[in-house]
Amino acid sequence: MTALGQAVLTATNVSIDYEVDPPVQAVRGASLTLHRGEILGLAGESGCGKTTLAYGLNRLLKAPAVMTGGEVVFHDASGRDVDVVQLDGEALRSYRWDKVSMVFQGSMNSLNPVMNVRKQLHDVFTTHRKGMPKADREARSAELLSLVGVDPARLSSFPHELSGGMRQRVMIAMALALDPQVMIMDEPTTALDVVVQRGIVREIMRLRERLGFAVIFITHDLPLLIEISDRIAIMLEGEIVEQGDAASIFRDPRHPYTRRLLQSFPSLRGEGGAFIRTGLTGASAAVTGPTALADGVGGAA
Ligand SMILES: Nc1ncnc2c1ncn2[C@@H]1O[C@H](COP(=O)(O)OP(=O)(O)OP(=O)(O)O)[C@@H](O)[C@H]1O
Repeated sequence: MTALGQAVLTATNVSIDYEVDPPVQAVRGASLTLHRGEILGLAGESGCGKTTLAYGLNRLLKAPAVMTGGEVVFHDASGRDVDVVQLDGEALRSYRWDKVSMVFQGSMNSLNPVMNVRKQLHDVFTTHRKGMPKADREARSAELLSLVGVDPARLSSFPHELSGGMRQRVMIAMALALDPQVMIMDEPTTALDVVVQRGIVREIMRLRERLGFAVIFITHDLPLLIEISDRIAIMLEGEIVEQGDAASIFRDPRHPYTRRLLQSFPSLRGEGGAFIRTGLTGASAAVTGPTALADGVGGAA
């Protein structure tokens, strides 16, 4: 296994309930560690609590959701440990976009339809980087679009003038705007067709290599996760039942549920059961074989 960086985010025994009648224990004693620069895949079937946990990590829970227990600590690059559960006011606002940003499920539809892309990107800076000169906002906005593979001429476009894939790239650009140390991506490509999906996943890998942020990548698409993640956490009914490096999860799954999940994706195994992986991330040198993303594994779900 490759050497892991320092921890950047640690969750310990996190429990989250929806206080409805009857109450739903959506997350139960979940613990995970995200290391600097790594991609941690969070997999599990629909309703197992992935999104709820992600919202908890980013302090985005709203009633009736309540974090009933546990600890979330952000280990800032400055060396300071931040108790995320206790944050409020300005500190919470800055944590949420500056330190840890999130790309939401279906977020490409959350761009404001009556504002062009320029205004929406500039707004991030007018809110979070007060005093940033307009020329710098413009330059940074154009740079961000280029980073995610969108022509900066699109700054003048309105959301309806962009394809779904482009809109999602714009959302990723917004999440990158303040140079976060962690990006939480909740099914960032699920609503897109497979070819566009692959393009965007490649882009995320490339950006991660270049900018060095860590990613929690949430999806029920285990083949995709095995391909792109350094480590994987498997969630079942609110609990993280297994966590390990991607190759071990694939080769030697410990939990019966992980085995069942793997078996439900026969496309994961090439001839002779070889572990198929593209090497997109440059992680896990142990893995060779045909390119899974190119062969359609990434779009198998
Ligand atoms: N607002 C809510 N009120 C009550 N229960 C909720 C609410 N939101 C989610 N839940 C329940 O919490 C559990 C976890 O849901 P969550 O959306 O976190 O799962 P998920 O793994 O992200 O699913 P998906 O992949 O479908 O998004 C589910 O049982 C869900 O029905």
